[in-house]
Amino acid sequence: MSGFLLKGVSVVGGAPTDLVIRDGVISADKSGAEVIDAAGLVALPGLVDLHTHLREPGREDAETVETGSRAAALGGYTAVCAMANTSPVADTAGVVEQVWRLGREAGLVDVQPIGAVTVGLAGKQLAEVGAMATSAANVRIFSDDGFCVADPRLMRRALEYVKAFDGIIAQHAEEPRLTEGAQMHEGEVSTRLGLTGWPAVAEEAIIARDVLLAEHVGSRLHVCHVSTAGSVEVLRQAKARGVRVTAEVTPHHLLLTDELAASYDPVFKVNPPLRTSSDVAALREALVEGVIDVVATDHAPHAVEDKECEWAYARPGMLGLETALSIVISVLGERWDLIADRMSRTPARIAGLAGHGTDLAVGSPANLTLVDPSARRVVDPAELASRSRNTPYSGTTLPGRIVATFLRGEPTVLDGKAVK
Ligand SMILES: NC(=O)N[C@@H](CC(=O)O)C(=O)O
Repeated sequence: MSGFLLKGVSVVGGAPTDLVIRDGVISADKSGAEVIDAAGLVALPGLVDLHTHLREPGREDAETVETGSRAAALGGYTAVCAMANTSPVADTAGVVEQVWRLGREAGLVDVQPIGAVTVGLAGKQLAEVGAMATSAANVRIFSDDGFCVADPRLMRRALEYVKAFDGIIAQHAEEPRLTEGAQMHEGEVSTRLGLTGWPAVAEEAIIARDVLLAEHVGSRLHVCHVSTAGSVEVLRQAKARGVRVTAEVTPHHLLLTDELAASYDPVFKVNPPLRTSSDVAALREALVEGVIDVVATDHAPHAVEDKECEWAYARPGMLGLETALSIVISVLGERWDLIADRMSRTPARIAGLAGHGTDLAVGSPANLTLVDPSARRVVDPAELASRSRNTPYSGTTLPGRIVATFLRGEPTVLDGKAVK
């Protein structure tokens, strides 16, 4: 027996066909392959996440590269970009190589480390960007995510520095002077609840500044977790002018609103905060139009003691990898080509991940996921592969189920279960 034959599968929503996976690639040779009845199932190029927090090194009680990789595979991902806000921070060649090596050892998804922009994410001096770029981890995206690169001179320097190798600065857009003590979106609900607000303009002002800086330098900017209608307008104008900017939206910002903070349940505390229903509508439209390029999870696992406490003391962040595709299906419907584009092809292209996000044609690397769109599941935090439990969807019924995921032809998930 060698390889797999996905019988009657719909490739990205197309008419039923047979797809053979053999020797790491999509093949035309059906002989001796193990047959998987894939009638009614949809094959997508393996999902690619530009924004994952894996917490290793430093907070292995919340997630490890291995547990996060397993969560990713179960969510249909074949590659994830690991954020730099670990402990120690991924601001040296040594740390990014460690994360990259742990990813290879786990062998469940390709783990591409993101490097910090500034030493210790402190926003004072540039990190060893060149050393990380030329390390074995081959870092191309740099981000202080969790913190904004607030100093405009440093942001300009960073953009200039990465231009030499066509790298990207991924900005966490949050003007810190406008969000001191902020607990949730600034608006009607924050006033009612008496919680300090995080105004939309704190995000929009940084994006406006940074698209101008990126235009001035001629460098590539990526905007993390866009959350407001105003940000969409800034991006729309910048793209129309030809600025080299890309942007992501999280599944939760496409679905959830600030009204959920009224529960005072910290599972809904996230940075940037959940916004209003008109922001949600603008983000959905922008994603469909392509003003927002990709869906990225901002998977942010947190230990119980950091989440199950008073709202003000809870860490911001929610799990994302194991529910992202279901949320996107519930938001966009079964628009498979659009989903493949926003969750696989475009993020793979932005991150420069060769072999990911490619068409499932004969000869292509077999990085793919198999989805049952007719399945429904009730989210049970206890069943998640992530080491943390902070999903906002506990008890919610979601559409779609990942049946199998293949990384270079090897199954990482079969029958909805992790293979290792
Ligand atoms: N997105 C989040 O709410 N949390 C992120 C960092 C951050 O952006 O604050 C985390 O690392 O937990």
